[in-house]
Amino acid sequence: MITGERMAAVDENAAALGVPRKQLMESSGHAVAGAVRAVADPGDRVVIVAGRGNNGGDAFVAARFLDEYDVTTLLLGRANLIGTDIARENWDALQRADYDAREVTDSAQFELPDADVVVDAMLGTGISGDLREPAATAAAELNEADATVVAVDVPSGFDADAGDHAANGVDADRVVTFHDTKPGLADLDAEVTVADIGIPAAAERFVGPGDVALARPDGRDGRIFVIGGGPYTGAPALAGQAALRAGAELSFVAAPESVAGEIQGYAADLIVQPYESERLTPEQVDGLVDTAERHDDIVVIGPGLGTADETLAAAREFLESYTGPAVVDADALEIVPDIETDATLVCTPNRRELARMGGPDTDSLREAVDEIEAFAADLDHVVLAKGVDDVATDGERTRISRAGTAGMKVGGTGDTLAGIVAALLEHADPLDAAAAGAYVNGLAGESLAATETHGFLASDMLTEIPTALWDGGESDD
Ligand SMILES: NC(=O)C1=CN([C@@H]2O[C@H](COP(=O)(O)OP(=O)(O)OC[C@H]3O[C@@H](n4cnc5c(N)ncnc54)[C@H](O)[C@@H]3O)[C@@H](O)[C@H]2O)[C@@H](O)CC1
Ligand SMILES: [K+]
Repeated sequence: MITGERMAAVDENAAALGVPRKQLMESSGHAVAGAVRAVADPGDRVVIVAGRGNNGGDAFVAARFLDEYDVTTLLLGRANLIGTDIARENWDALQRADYDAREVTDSAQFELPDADVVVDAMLGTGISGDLREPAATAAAELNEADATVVAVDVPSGFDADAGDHAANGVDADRVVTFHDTKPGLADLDAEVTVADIGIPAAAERFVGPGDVALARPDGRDGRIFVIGGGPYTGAPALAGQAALRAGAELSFVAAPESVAGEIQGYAADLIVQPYESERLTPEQVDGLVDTAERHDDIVVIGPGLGTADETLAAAREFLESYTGPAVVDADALEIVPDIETDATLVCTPNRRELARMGGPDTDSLREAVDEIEAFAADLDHVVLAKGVDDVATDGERTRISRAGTAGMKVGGTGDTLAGIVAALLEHADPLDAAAAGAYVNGLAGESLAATETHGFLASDMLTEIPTALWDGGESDD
């Protein structure tokens, strides 16, 4: 099962792997033609009703594979308003090759010709809400017609993310959906087939630009609350700054007053909130939980906290009473396996921390993917295991990020990662945030390595994060 939103991400990843959308559209159209052939008799009249998105584009391709039938293609709207280049190219091909393909520019004039089979290619996964004109009139006619209705991908009006159906959507007899079934299709009174359109498995398995697009914030939003510092001061500062670079609006750092000034000294952009102590202790917990929950903060707990018994006890108490989202990193990780919490955690262990938590101890995370997935399932939290390849898993779904460079072995790159993931958690689901965060952090390192071959620092990566997040993930397709 895949949502329409995730499908768009996987398709962008496929393009980055060298399988562009136009190729997928060709396969989709071929599959649609197969579904038509399954219900039509030779010489039957087939009417394609197409919209101006890629759903329509799939059907323009299908028309070329249906020469043995009497096919008419109706485009709802003007051809110059076709939304994508690939759909337009396939429309143009129909025109040049003399297919019967016409524009319907006035919904009042829409009249469905007599047909044995109607292909519903008005709207696919790009829809929101009830059908607007001219699709609404066309859908009503399709639903009245005495023809077999074959829907492309989803019946027009169907929300492939939520599985809901617009009140005025198309009632299809058959649905040919692409790559994987969509939520809610099984509940329809229609025969659904899934067509393999040649998306490489790697487009789902490996994190790519589509994952970044899915997790990317639109603008500035979110308050990050880093609980860190004590024996170390750089780590919480890096995490807080990375979150700002990844779109967070405000980054707070709660730290012992003995080091608060030092942390503030690293970055004017952080809001440092000192507490009276040398290190984190259970006494601070109620206040920290209250602050985080009152402001709907996204917490990063761990960077630079150290491993004093009372600090770990405090981290434990914090996570046991906090109920929001949190990235758990560094010293705070070892307590996670024995706590009960209602918080939504993304745990970001490196090799040593993963082993200490009870996960596999290995140099090749990629070879241990199944074990890491089982470990996350057991833990019941998202795990982002950091290594040469990073593995993000929620125990059921697993993605591997291959981005990054050897220079990132330097200290501090895990702190930037924690901050990026926290910022993405504001809008993205925890697994999506973890996967995209790992990739963006890796791209930031790669872009720095392009100019500073040796000896770059995690703090130098901070300025690379925005490009990695907003431009670096784009494919050329
Ligand atoms: N993502 C993928 O991997 C692939 C997608 N393909 C096809 O592309 C489709 C998605 O294409 P698009 O994203 O272009 O979206 P659609 O073809 O679903 O159309 C989106 C258009 O519909 C309009 N629209 C949205 N809500 C509406 C409403 N309530 N009433 C009337 N019009 C409305 C929007 O203005 C937008 O221009 C898929 O369903 C599938 O058929 C295939 O070509 C192959 C691969
Ligand atoms: K459709």
